[in-house]
Amino acid sequence: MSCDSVDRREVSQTVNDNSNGNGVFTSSRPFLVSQRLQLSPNTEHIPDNYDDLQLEFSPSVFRSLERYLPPNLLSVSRDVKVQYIREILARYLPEGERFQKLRRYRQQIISRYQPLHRELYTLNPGKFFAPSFIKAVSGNTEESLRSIISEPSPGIYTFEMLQPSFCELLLSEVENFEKWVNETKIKIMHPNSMTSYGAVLDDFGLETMLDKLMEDFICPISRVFFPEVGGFTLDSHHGFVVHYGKDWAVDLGLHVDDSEVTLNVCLGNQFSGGEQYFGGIRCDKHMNTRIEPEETLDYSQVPGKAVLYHGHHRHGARATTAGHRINLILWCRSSVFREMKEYQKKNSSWCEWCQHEKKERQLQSVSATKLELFKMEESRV
Ligand SMILES: O=C(O)CCC(=O)C(=O)O
Ligand SMILES: [Fe+2]
Repeated sequence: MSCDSVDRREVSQTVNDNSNGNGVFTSSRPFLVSQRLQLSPNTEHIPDNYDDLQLEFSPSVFRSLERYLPPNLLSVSRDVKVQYIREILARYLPEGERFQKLRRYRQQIISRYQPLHRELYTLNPGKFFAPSFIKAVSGNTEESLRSIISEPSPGIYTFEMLQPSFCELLLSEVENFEKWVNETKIKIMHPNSMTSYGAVLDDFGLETMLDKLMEDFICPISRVFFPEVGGFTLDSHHGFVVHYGKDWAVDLGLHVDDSEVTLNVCLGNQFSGGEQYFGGIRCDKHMNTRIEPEETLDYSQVPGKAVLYHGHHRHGARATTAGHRINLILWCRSSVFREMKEYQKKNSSWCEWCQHEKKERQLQSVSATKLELFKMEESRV
C-alpha cells in the first residue's frame, strides 16, 4: 500500500551548511534553509508575475508570498519559486483534498504516458536483483543479511542490489518519460524542493512495483537494522530518480529526508565525483549541530550498489565533476512510527545529539552529587 500521496511533504529538510562547524560541507545550491517563509516580507523585492500560470491558488497569493521567501530564493528562477510556494501552500489543504489532487495528477499522467518497458512495472526479483541480494533477503536472518552487507560507518549499510540490465532498462524508461514530458510540455512535480532534476517514479506508474520492492525486500532489512524508527512497519514510500552532471544538478547540500529509512541506489552512468557524504543522525531539533569527526563518511557511488540509511542521517552529495550520475531514491515511511510521534519526543533514542546531551547531563549530575557528598564530608571533619 502506498499513501505517500496523502503526504506530499517530500521536502528534504535542509541543514544550514555554515552551522556544521567544519566548513567542509558547502554547496553551490540555493536550497540551504528549511522550507519555511520568513516572518516579515522583503518590501524592497519586486515579485515575479504569475498571471500566465494555471495554479491551484491565485497568482496574487504567489506574488505576495514571494516577498516572504528566504533571501537566497528571491533570485532563483520563477519555476523554483512556484515549486517552493506550492509545497508550503499544500500543507494548508485538508488531507483528503491533497490525496485527491495527487491521485488526479497521477491518473492524468498514467492515462497519457506510454511506458517503454512494461516489464519494469511488475516486480520481477530474478530479473531485477543480484542473486546474492535475493538469497540474503530470503534467508531472512540477521546473519544472512550481514553476509552481503557492509557497514562503512555506524548506521550506513551498503550492498549489491540491482542487476546492470535492470539499471539500463530503468534509465531508458526514465529517459523516455522525460522526453515525453518535454514534448507534451506537461507540468510535472519535482521529486522534492531540493531536487529539480529528476522524476517521481510513482507519478508515472511505478508506484505498485516500488511498494512491493519496499515491502518484500527493504522491510526485511530495515526490520533488523532500523527497529528504532519502525523499520518493521514501513508502509508507504516516495520513489524518484535524481540526475547530476553538467546539465543537471552539480551537488546537494547537507540535509535529512522525509523518511524513516532511505534506500539510495546508483543506476549509472559514467561519472566522476558525486560521492555521498554523511554527517551523523539528528532529530529536527538538533539538525544544525556540528558534525563530529567520527560521524563523517564519504561514500563513492557504484552502479547497482545500494546504500540504506536512517532518514535523519544527515547527508548530501559532492559535485559530480564529469559525466552523468543517476540515482534511484526510495524514501520509506512508517505511519505507525509517525502516529506515535516518536520523532517529536524531547529525547529521541536515535538522535546522536540527544544521546550526547543525555550523557552530559548524567555526568553533570554525578559530579554535582559527588561535590555535595564531598562538602558534607568536609563539614563533618
Ligand atoms: O545524490 C544522492 O545520491 C542523494 C540524493 C538525496 O539525498 C535525496 O534526493 O534526498
Ligand atoms: Fe536525501
